[in-house]
Amino acid sequence: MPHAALAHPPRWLTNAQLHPQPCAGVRDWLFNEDSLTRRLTALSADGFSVTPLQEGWQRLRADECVLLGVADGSQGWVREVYLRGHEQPWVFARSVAARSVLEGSGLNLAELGSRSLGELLFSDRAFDRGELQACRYPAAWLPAEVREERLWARRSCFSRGALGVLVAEVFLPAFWQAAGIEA
Ligand SMILES: C=C(O[C@@H]1C=C(C(=O)O)C=C[C@H]1O)C(=O)O
Repeated sequence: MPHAALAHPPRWLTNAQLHPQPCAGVRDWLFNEDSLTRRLTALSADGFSVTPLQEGWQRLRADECVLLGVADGSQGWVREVYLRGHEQPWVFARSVAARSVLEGSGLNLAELGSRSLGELLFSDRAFDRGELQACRYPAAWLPAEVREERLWARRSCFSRGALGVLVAEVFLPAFWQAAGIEA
């Protein structure tokens, strides 16, 4: 989804920077470092699936370029998916990596399809996960059918040498309902 130029780009904050703190249930899902795929698989009693929405080379957003350490306006591979529980979209996820380091890295995100990126990132012990950050996600960056203001999102960067894969996950209202948490 081409990025909408925002008047106020999101402020991504660490757990320690987040004030006021959200409730314990929300904080656990925002900052737990286990694979979200594994946790959603458990929560859905194996009713988990991944639906690619759009993938391809795009101009990365300013906050993505800053985190990945590439020049503003750099090209990168963008993968946007729904993580579903019992076919319901529970999480909108956007994963990006800069073209300059992805090409030649041996990591082929285009081949993933409906397999979880997490299975790849957590199975390859060469990837290190950076610190998790959270924000209220800009509604303009969401697909129209799930667009809402102030949805909780988190992001972290999985690094392997010079390669960084920035994964952002936006928790949708249907997820909080399934988890029994008032977000
Ligand atoms: C990083 C993970 O991979 C998940 C899978 C994704 C995908 O397939 O595009 C995107 C976001 C992640 O939640 C994980 O499971 O923790």
